[in-house]
Amino acid sequence: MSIGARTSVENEDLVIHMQGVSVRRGKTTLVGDVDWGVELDERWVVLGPNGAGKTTLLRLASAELHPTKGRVHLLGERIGRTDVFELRPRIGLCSAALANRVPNEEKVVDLVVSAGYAVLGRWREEYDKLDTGRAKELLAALGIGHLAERTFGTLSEGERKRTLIARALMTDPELLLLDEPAAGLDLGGREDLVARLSELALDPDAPAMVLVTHHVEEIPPGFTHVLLLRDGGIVAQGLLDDVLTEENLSKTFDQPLELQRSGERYFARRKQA
Ligand SMILES: Nc1ncnc2c1ncn2[C@@H]1O[C@H](COP(=O)(O)OP(=O)(O)OP(=O)(O)O)[C@@H](O)[C@H]1O
Repeated sequence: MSIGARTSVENEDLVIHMQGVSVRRGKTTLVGDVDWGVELDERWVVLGPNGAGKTTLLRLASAELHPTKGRVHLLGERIGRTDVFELRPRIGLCSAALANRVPNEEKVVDLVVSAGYAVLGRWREEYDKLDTGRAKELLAALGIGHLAERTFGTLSEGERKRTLIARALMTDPELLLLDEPAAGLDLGGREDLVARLSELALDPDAPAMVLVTHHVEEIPPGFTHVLLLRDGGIVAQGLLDDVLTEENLSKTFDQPLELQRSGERYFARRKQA
């Protein structure tokens, strides 16, 4: 039994509500028996080792995947009983899988604007001036306003990540999902992204957020909750301050870990013998 699970009846205030959710492929359980609820003003980190099931959980939360068992409600809509094409524009998603599908020649501002059409590569559409203005504002807020006219293929990894976050925010989503946004970034790039995500997390008008990561160092200040995942099951979940402990982290990564907190940031390493 995980700590702090919201197992109660359907709650319409929850942006994500999973009840007894499992995803199986053949004999393999990708995630098993998950109970999880995310409220509109919460910012969650999903933390766990490679293969723990984090991406699977995020694919459930983005209506990309149906559970094998259990119930998933997103923004009050039951998956399996709602039109996912209407639901998806209300959810902003930033993932490596999405980045890989962007054509290199796509112009940055067009990539952001086209989010409203929930398609990639349809940049020849006549976009409204208002949409283009909003896209440029979002790029500027993420510190890459000067790259609006560049093509995606010419951007650095960090610039690509920020472009995709701007794109995910373009539809003014009620839920923002970030799958390993700092993966592949150098130290400066990571720190810059963590600072931008922290600003977003602390903005009361920002959507509910879920950030998937392997590293406690990537948790932006302002994030409120954590879900620790291992082998497809929840080790613990709840308020970051209560749940992100050495004991829980060691259980999650299956080795003795030392956890330090410095201000609002976390650092971890293996315990010295
Ligand atoms: N179609 C599938 N059939 C069988 N096993 C699968 C399938 N898809 C994923 N898996 C397995 O399910 C587990 C969870 O995968 P998932 O991608 O959700 O993990 P993750 O925590 O995101 O991993 P990483 O941090 O390495 O990206 C992994 O062990 C993976 O090999």
